[in-house]
Amino acid sequence: MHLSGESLGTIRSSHDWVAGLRFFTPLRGIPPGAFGHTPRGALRGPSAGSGALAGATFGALSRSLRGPTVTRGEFTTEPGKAGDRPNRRRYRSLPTPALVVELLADTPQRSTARSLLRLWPYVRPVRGQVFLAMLLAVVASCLALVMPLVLKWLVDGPVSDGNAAGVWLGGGVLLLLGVVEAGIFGVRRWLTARPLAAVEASMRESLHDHLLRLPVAFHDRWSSGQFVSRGTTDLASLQGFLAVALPFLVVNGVTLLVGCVLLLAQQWSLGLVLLAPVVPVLALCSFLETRFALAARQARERTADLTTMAEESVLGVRVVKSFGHHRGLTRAFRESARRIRGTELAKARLLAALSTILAVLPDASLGAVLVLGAVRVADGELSAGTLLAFLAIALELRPAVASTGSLLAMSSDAATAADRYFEVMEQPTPADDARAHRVTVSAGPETRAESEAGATAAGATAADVVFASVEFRYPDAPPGEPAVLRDVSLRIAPGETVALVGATGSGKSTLVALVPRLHEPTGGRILLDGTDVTALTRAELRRQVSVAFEEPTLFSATVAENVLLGAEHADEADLDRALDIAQADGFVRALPDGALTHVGEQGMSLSGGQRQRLALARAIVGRPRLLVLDDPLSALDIHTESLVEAALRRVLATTTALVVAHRPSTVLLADRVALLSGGRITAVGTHDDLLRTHPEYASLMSPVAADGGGTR
Ligand SMILES: Nc1ncnc2c1ncn2[C@@H]1O[C@H](COP(=O)(O)OP(=O)(O)OP(=O)(O)O)[C@@H](O)[C@H]1O
Repeated sequence: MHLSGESLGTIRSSHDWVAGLRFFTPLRGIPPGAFGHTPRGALRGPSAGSGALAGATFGALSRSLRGPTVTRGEFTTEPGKAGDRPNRRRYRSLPTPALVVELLADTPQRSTARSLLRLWPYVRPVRGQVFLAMLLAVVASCLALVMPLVLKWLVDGPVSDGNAAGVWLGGGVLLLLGVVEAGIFGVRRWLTARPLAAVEASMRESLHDHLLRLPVAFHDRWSSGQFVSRGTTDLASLQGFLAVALPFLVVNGVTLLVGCVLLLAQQWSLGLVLLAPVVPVLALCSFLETRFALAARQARERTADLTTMAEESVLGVRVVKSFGHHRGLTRAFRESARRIRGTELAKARLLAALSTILAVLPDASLGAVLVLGAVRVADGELSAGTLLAFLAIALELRPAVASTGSLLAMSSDAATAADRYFEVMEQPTPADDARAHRVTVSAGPETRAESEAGATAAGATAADVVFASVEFRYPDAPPGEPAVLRDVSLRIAPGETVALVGATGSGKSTLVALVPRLHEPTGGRILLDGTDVTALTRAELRRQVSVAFEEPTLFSATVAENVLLGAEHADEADLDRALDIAQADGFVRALPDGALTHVGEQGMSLSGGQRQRLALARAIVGRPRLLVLDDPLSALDIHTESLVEAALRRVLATTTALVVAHRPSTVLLADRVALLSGGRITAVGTHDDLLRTHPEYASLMSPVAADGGGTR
């Protein structure tokens, strides 16, 4: 298969957004298309949420793919662009054959027709054009069947009578029929091209939209290659089915039916001889089609695995090169490619058997008809014109029979693609429209006092956050393993900044990820101003909470677009303010197009520290009521870090914040520190108090521990 540059652009875009899911999944809520895609040279606000940008970008790319850019042939990739650099996506474990077996076992056994019928909701809007195109194709095929009858009239009439005018008339009618048939086929193609491309584009957009809505836990389990192959090759296969296999199966069916009636009407005994192989052919086709469907499914899963492997190799090329791991990866890739070749060969063998059956048995019966017909013409029982017409009709039907093998194979492939597509589409997305209900939480006198103080200091804008006996266990955690978080209770008063400190792997990132609902707590509740966050719609939550993750994910967009993802109504002044606080204004100004410079795939044209500052700017640009920062300054040098911290203090004074911190300098941004240990908050206090009273905290904050004790 050849993928055009545009197709690959779509794949890259898809990678970007899927890779950045942790950033924007919980913050979705703006319908795709709402984002004013900022053109170069014209920054405009308001802008919309990241999901909208994802939808708009992907939608545009998807629409640009409506043309027939995916064709059969070899798989090529366009040369890397300047500025494209490997990204630092988290490694997923390589897919195993066991996964393939599991997927195959999980696939519900549906007939090809039932699988393909599921496409109806997408085809429905263009059903008029599709049915009209099919009707035209049927008419064109029937016209082709009329030609032998004109031929019969020509041979038995004007030719045998020596009527020159009749011969000219017959020839003219045949020519006219041929031209009309060709014209109708041309119109049919023109009629279907646009609506079917729209079907593919809308399916691709729906898939992408659904992927962004699926919970992060789902993305943790599925490899990216599965999504890429479902969004590209599977959809191309479905488009091929709708554009070619479906109309021609219908046309062939009608042609064969009409042809059989004509054959039986011409000469029923010869007709029966010709139709004798129908039953065994149908039985053999059904048998082979079932096997082909299984091989098609296996081929698709293996191709998806290969895509994941190729993606990981390319994204991790620095590690591969640094560790000289390319031989090992090449071996694994070769093995995976060999498995695909095996499956493709199995498919080819089945298709060859199908095609042979569909060619040999009908040809054998045609040969028998020819001999029997010739004998009957010689005996004077049959006119030469009738035999000629009979054979001409039979030969007209031959391509319809012969092509049915490939069309069935295409349909089987498309049914597999449809199953794989709906496998993702049927994954439930978290309910988002829960009615917010207020939950009253009793706060102790001390926290209430703090709360009032915070409200005074920060005004009405800062949020009140409570973690109430929060428990969390990852869905794929082995049974019996203790939950990552157990009975975590903490209150952050409005305007207060709390630093979350704990050893590596203690669950800090997991805890902060629960706030924007990347994961749902398996026990307890998180309350925002007394309301359980699970009762807030994601759009509401997005308006109030902003997050900067440890891994600063940027998208293939401009600096401005990346930063403005963090706010619906932010304008240029907000952008400047956010860049200024994050100490990003200097380097952004130095970029070729300033804030309108494209940062490349996953922002890899920037340094780690620059990406981190843009991620911080994105978190603060919308002036959130609750700011969640997961070790946001880890990639900065000491000088830049202190400048960012000084500016950040101004922001923290007006908002509630939860900051994961590994270094004393970051901890000092906070009013209080919470120590996370063994899945629980084991101590809360000021930095100085905890240093004095809590040995574990003191050890975590000491340079010795940072060097050798497993903490930073
Ligand atoms: N997606 C996941 N599925 C299963 N387990 C996970 C997943 N993500 C993290 N974990 C496990 O949860 C635990 C807590 O991880 P987490 O990333 O929250 O720690 P952390 O305190 O933020 O670590 P660090 O300071 O190194 O960033 C770890 O044992 C980790 O292996």
